[in-house]
Amino acid sequence: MDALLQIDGLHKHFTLHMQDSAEIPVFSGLDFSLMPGEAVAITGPSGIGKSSLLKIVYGTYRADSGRILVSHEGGIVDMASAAPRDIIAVRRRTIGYVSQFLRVIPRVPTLDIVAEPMIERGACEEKARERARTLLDRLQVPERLWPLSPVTFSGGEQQRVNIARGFSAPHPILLLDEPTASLDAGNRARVLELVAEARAAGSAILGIFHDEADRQAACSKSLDVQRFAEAAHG
Ligand SMILES: Nc1ncnc2c1ncn2[C@@H]1O[C@H](COP(=O)(O)OP(=O)(O)OP(=O)(O)O)[C@@H](O)[C@H]1O
Repeated sequence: MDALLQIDGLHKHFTLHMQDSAEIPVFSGLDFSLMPGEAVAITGPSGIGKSSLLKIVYGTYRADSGRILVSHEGGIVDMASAAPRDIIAVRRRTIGYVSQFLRVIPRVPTLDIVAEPMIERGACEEKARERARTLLDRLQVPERLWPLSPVTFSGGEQQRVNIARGFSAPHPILLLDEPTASLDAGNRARVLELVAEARAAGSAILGIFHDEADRQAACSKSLDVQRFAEAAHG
């Protein structure tokens, strides 16, 4: 497989068990591939399934059918059928994910939150902390906040900590869910720089960018999920 990620015939619906088992179709027959160094924007109207697609690729949501083949450490893992321990291994080494919101763990300092993915991958603590400091500094998270848990941080501060964590360890595939939302122009530009650096280092990006200019700046291609959503709605 030349692609880092290849999706074949993906089908997904949700069943709302608490609401008379109402069925929510999301996509049908979604095929897609992502090559090294490529940056692809997922596009389509609100509620069409963009975030769901990222969560399916990351193994958070299960697909109903189809394959999600990921090139992982010289082999291939199908995220649609992988065992939980394989999903964890792929997340550690191959797929990074910057969600819309930081999952805040009380009492864990910001610096450790950012350094953790690098330490998990075997970096020495001092090097990991050094890179964490550089990223937090670049994203203008004030140094006085680094020893504190982000529990009390503003939305924009938490998002920047989340981005620093997401970009700390190099991942062949990076999934970005609206990484520039709620940031000011300067910080949006810094995030776009990090995206460009990750691409230049060979990572492939699959992302959702609410802002058209950010999308154009970050991505070379787009994946419009609307027609796969229409196929699911019949
Ligand atoms: N965990 C879930 N359980 C049930 N339905 C869900 C779940 N997650 C998403 N959905 C539904 O799937 C559809 C797609 O949602 P999703 O969040 O993927 O859309 P989106 O394109 O990312 O939207 P937006 O641009 O507004 O963020 C929506 O109808 C949503 O209600």
